[in-house]
Amino acid sequence: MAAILGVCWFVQRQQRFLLWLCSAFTLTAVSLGIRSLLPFELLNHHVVAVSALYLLGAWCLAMGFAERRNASTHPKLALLTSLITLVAVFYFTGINLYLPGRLHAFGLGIAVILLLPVSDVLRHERSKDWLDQTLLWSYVAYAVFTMLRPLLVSIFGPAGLGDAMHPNSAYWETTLISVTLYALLITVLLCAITIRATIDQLRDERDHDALTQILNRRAFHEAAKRRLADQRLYPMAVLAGDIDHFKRINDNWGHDRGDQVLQLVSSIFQRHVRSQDLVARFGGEEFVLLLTRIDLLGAERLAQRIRLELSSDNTTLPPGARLTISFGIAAITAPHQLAEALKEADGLLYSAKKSGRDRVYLPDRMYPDICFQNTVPQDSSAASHF
Ligand SMILES: Nc1nc2c(ncn2[C@@H]2O[C@H](COP(=O)(O)OP(=O)(O)OP(=O)(O)O)[C@@H](O)[C@H]2O)c(=O)[nH]1
Repeated sequence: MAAILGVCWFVQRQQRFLLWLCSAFTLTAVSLGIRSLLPFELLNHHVVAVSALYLLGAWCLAMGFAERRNASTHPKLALLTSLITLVAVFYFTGINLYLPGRLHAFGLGIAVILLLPVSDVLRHERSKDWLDQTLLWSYVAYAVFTMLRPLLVSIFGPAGLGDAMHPNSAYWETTLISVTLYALLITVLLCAITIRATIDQLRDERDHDALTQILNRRAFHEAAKRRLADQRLYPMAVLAGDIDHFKRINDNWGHDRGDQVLQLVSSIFQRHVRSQDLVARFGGEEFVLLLTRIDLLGAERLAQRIRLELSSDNTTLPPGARLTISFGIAAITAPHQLAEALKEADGLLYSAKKSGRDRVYLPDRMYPDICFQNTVPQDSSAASHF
């Protein structure tokens, strides 16, 4: 199971809690292995070391649990608890041989270490996800059971805790079964959580443009279908925008600067739209917006605002250069009109480019807006002025 969690961590490196859990399982398995294989007399000589390994495994389990939910394991308290537990184990083994005392102290120590992050987690718990909830409550149940195990065995075990060092004792069998079942349960839960996180990540990468993090063409069409099916969102408008002379920006100031411009444009788009609207990069310097509950004039006003904000930006290009963008807008009043509207907006965008750029074109009425003189230098030699 430690190996399975190790593989899960290898797949999802950013999920560091998997590495903590892998270490927890390894340490627990090693200490249980030593405990199973060492003869009774030898075990008594090494019981403090074996207990220390087991406590370290418990702390790794707590770390994994805490890390996943940004809680603290309170390391100083954990260390203090471990030291007190080890002193008690030593006392009940080497000074005053009393097995029940040793087992109670050990169970209590492990439970306290496991429960240290729980109050933090409960205070900040927001997730309603059933996998997360099962993980949380099975962890708490395991910690409580670890504390109560010696007591339960002393009450219900046929020989109480008297034969607890015997490999076939009720105490030892309960320990092995509970640890194995719990490890199995959290391995299955964590595998499910990791698989789901991987799928979410792949879906996110599939749907979003890597540079700007906005929707790509495929995801735009998928999301647009859902918007178009909702009658409450009409009328809609499609807005096709294309940065003017973008090639010159790349040529004059390099590809990185071009990338920054693309990021700036997409962030301005996202700032101006509403939650139901869609913003997508269709490729290169071409963007498409689906605006909901808006008529053509409203869409035009929005496009003009974006155009003016972009042209007044002085954070991305060197002083003296101005960023401009052209738009074509088309209306949508019924679900089947998307493809047609995209074509129309694209045609209007082309006309806007042809007639001088830095303007917004609508169907029927062409707006020869104030056409500012484009100040992006015409050739790469101009870059030396900046
Ligand atoms: N930096 C950067 N450049 C890109 C990216 N994708 C495409 N390009 C560049 O965008 C430029 C697009 O150039 P054109 O299609 O000629 O368009 P333009 O120069 O904006 O001219 P108009 O659209 O007519 O105003 C090309 O030089 C592409 O190499 C990208 O992700 N990052």
